[in-house]
Formats: sequence, structure tokens, C-alpha cells
Amino acid sequence: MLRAHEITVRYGRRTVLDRVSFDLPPGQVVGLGGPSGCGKSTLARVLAMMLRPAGGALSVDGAQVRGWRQRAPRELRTRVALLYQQPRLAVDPKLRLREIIAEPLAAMGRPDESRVGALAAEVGLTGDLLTRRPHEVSDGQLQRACLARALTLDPGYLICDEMTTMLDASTQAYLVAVVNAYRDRTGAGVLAISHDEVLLDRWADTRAELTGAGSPPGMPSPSPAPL
Ligand SMILES: Nc1ncnc2c1ncn2[C@@H]1O[C@H](COP(=O)(O)OP(=O)(O)OP(=O)(O)O)[C@@H](O)[C@H]1O
Repeated sequence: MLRAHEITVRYGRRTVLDRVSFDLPPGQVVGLGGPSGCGKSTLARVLAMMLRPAGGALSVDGAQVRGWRQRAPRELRTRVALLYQQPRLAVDPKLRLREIIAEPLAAMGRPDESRVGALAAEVGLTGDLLTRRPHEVSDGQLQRACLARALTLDPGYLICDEMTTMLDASTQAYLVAVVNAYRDRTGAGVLAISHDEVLLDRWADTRAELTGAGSPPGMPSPSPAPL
């Protein structure tokens, strides 16, 4: 379980998350909605240990997170992967797609070309694309590379923050199918953040709503509401 307990985040004097609790169980797709600006991406960054909250606690499979960003222990950091809406902001523009996918393995000192090739095939990237740099591929192709990179170290939890919002319907369907296949194979928990109610209805096993810092403490809670 990826468990956030009473998380509070402030930007300056503004409280964006006010004692928000949220559980992401393994093996499930939890769909998170809520109005623009209510703090969904902020919660995603806390869950991925990329943003230190002002208050509250985060645990990964029972292990308490005590360091954030680079100070988070690698074995915890690599349990959670985050995919952003805008792949161009998430990659080094100088790297070729093959190097982007290989980044987590390189950081671990475990280069593995065949693993990179297998991941590229899994997300539908052909070999010729792997030698290109981000400005030479489409947003959809770059997001495929970002998904492959996110899956490289077999995360137990995958956070998809508007992963497919910028993409055409067929790329969206393909990437969702890749994530679902990964979940089925590994039992990973998936947090799907989206404004797209149709997508969430189709994709999520359970739904949660974040209503903003004015909402009661403890929101959101993944509700077992039927879809
Ligand atoms: N680094 C930052 N510094 C200051 N304010 C920020 C920062 N990041 C986000 N905010 C503000 O915090 C609030 C929550 O932002 P966040 O991106 O988490 O919301 P969101 O629910 O994901 O929105 P959207 O659905 O539009 O993507 C917004 O009002 C936003 O302007």
C-alpha cells in the first residue's frame, strides 16, 4: 500500500492540501478527479517523494518515508514512478529516446540494452525512433518513452498525472492498455489523475475526489463506489 496520512502542503502562505489522506492499494487503478487547481498534481508529487509536505506522513508498503527528493532512500524512491502530462518537460532534450528509457538503469549502474529494447517494444516504439532526440519525435512517441522509463525498474506504484491528456485517442488507448497489462502482470497499484470522466470511468477500479483545501480533513478517500 502507498499510504499518505494527513498530508499538508503549503505554497508560501497558501495551503493547497490540508490534512489529506489517501491510500493507493496494490493491484488497483484508482481514478483521482477534482477541479483544476485543487492539488491533484501536488498530491502526486508528494506520493512520488518529489515534494516534501509541511505535515503528515507517507509510507510505502509499510516503510515510512523520512527523506524527500534525492534524500529519499533509493529503494523507496524506485518503488513509485510518476508520469507527467507534458513529456517534454520531463526529459533531457539532449538525450536520445534510448538513453531516456535507460536513465534509471544507468543511475543504478546497471546498463541493460536488451531490457531497454524490450521496454521500447512494450510501449510500441520502433527501433528507428530510439536513436532520435525529443525534438525529432511527436508528443505521443515521447510519452511512450517516458512510460517505458517509468516501468524500467518495475515500480510497485505508478502515478499517471494526466498522462494522456495531450495525446490523440489511439495513443491514449495504447498507453492505458500498456499500463493495464503492467498492472495485471506485476500487481502494481496505479493512480490515474485526469479531468476526463469518460477515461476514468473506463479505466479506474475505484474513484476518489480531491475538492481542495477547503474540503474536510481526510479527503480524498478512495471510495468503493460502483462505476
Ligand atoms: N510550485 C508552486 N508554487 C506555488 N503555487 C503552486 C505551485 N504548484 C502549484 N501551485 C498552486 O497550487 C494549486 C494546486 O496546484 P496543482 O497543480 O496541484 O493542482 P491540480 O489539481 O493538479 O490542477 P490541474 O487539474 O489544473 O492540473 C494551484 O492553485 C497552483 O496554482
